[in-house]
Amino acid sequence: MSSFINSSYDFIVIGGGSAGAVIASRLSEVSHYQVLLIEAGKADSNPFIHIPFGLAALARIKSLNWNYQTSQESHLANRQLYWPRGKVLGGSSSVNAMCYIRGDASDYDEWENAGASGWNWQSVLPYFLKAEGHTSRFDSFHSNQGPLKVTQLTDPDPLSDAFIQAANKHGLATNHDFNAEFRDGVGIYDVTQTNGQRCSAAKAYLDTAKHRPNLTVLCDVQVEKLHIQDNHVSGVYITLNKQQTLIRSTKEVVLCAGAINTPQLLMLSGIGDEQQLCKHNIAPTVIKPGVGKNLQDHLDIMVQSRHSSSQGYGISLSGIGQLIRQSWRYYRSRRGMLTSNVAEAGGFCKSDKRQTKADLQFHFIPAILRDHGRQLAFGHGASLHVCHLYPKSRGEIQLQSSSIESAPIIKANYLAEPDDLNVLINALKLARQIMQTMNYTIKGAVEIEPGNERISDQELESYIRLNAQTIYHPVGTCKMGHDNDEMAVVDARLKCIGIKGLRIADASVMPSIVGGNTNAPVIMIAERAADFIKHDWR
Ligand SMILES: Cc1cc2nc3c(=O)[nH]c(=O)nc-3n(C[C@H](O)[C@H](O)[C@H](O)COP(=O)(O)OP(=O)(O)OC[C@H]3O[C@@H](n4cnc5c(N)ncnc54)[C@H](O)[C@@H]3O)c2cc1C
Repeated sequence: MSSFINSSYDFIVIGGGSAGAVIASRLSEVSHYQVLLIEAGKADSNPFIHIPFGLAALARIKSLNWNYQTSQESHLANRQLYWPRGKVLGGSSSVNAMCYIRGDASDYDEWENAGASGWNWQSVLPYFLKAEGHTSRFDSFHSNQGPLKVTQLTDPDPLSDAFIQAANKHGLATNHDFNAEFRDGVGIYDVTQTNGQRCSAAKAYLDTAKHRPNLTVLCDVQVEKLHIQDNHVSGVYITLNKQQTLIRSTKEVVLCAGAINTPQLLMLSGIGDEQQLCKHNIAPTVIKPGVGKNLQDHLDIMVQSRHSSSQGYGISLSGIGQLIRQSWRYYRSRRGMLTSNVAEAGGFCKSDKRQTKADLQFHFIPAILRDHGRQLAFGHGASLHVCHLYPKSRGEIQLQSSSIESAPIIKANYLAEPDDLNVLINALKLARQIMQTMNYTIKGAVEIEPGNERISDQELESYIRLNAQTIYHPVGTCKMGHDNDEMAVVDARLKCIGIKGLRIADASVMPSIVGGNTNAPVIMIAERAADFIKHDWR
């Protein structure tokens, strides 16, 4: 990794997150390419990133996060929802919950049907395998060769097993591998970890690549705008030593700033919806009405119980004793509680029998969680999250101003479609039944959320509107599609339509949200993008 900055590079990758880390690493495998990776956040030196259980503290470390808020959500009692996003090398993969999930095979077939030619399941599976380095699974669905280390959790809490047994009693079978032929059922999640430590995209892809002389990684520097000349992106503007500086690209700029910042940067550079650009006096370069539109996310609701026993993870005298003992164990053997990704167990099922595939996902946490972990919660208990995987509602990213300094406006528009509410009400009822069954087996367990006073559909609806939160999977704001689809922003080779020299590869290019967590799918997209680029510049 060179720290000296040249005035031009073959490739400039914007954003060192799940996608950007992969692309910078893969492109720098070609020794005659000069590659620059620019990341707005700092290097990933904070130990809470690397110790998996540090996740419990990460939510309170503001400096590693963009700390976004949505606008007032009109279908969620006008609440502004907290949207964390990693602002650090590794991006959101450095602050996420490490669950390794690909989604359903049919999700990708639907991408292809929606215009993303060549992105069906059979075409994307080889790229999941190229990325994956599983420590214990090796079959037609898994590889042990890739840089992204995936493992089975070594020491999940017994409460996670209690959740699985309770869900079994409600007809959800145990699934030992959600990333094989069948996604349905409940079980312990595989996690992106190596030797008891988080395996972020930065750890997986940049640890080895950073020693290459042809890769420069620039942290703590925000790209402000793309340089566009004659309908060709040929550089980026950054501030170095308090001076705006143009760094040129001789081949391509690859935009990997994530589902919120990628459309923001495009619009600031004059690529976007005409009205948005005019509103902020930005001269339009390419009119692209789809930029920032098609925003999709998984909305989540939670059932929570408090226990008089000290099972699970909790803030109490016995909990502190456990933490001390477990820290020593982790230090000696990289085992035990500190390897937990907190959201240890979960699974997939249908919200009602008429669904063609599982449209709900559970995340079980053997602890009481408040406000995304930003508030300390004393005592012991458990939280069962359930989210809707295929919402019909669509939101939008807009500009707040013409400056990179202003956070973009996030209009998630959750529950705009009434069907989305009905699914979540069914989801909440099922989650509650599972938790009640589990609570019978635990000393002094009582439901605290939604609580005994909320029983009827109307009361559950109100609970959802007042309490639903993101489970952190925004996608779709620069969707991939046919050249003739007015709302498509990139084509099937991830080239920005209507302008040369620019590719986009991150969560923003998904035509529709996948039925599961989004880190592995983004890494798959990035692996494929790197292959496209290498092929096109052979
Ligand atoms: C709290 C949380 C928990 C999650 N849990 C899971 C999970 O358990 N499993 C899972 O699969 N997924 C999970 N996700 C989702 C998953 O991590 C993301 O979908 C994925 O990381 C997105 O990848 P990306 O490359 O699109 O964006 P990011 O990884 O967010 O990367 C974008 C990068 O671009 C940088 N950037 C932005 N603007 C600029 C600019 N102007 N100049 C330079 N750099 C810029 C950012 O700082 C960031 O590093 C979670 C996400 C969060 C936030």
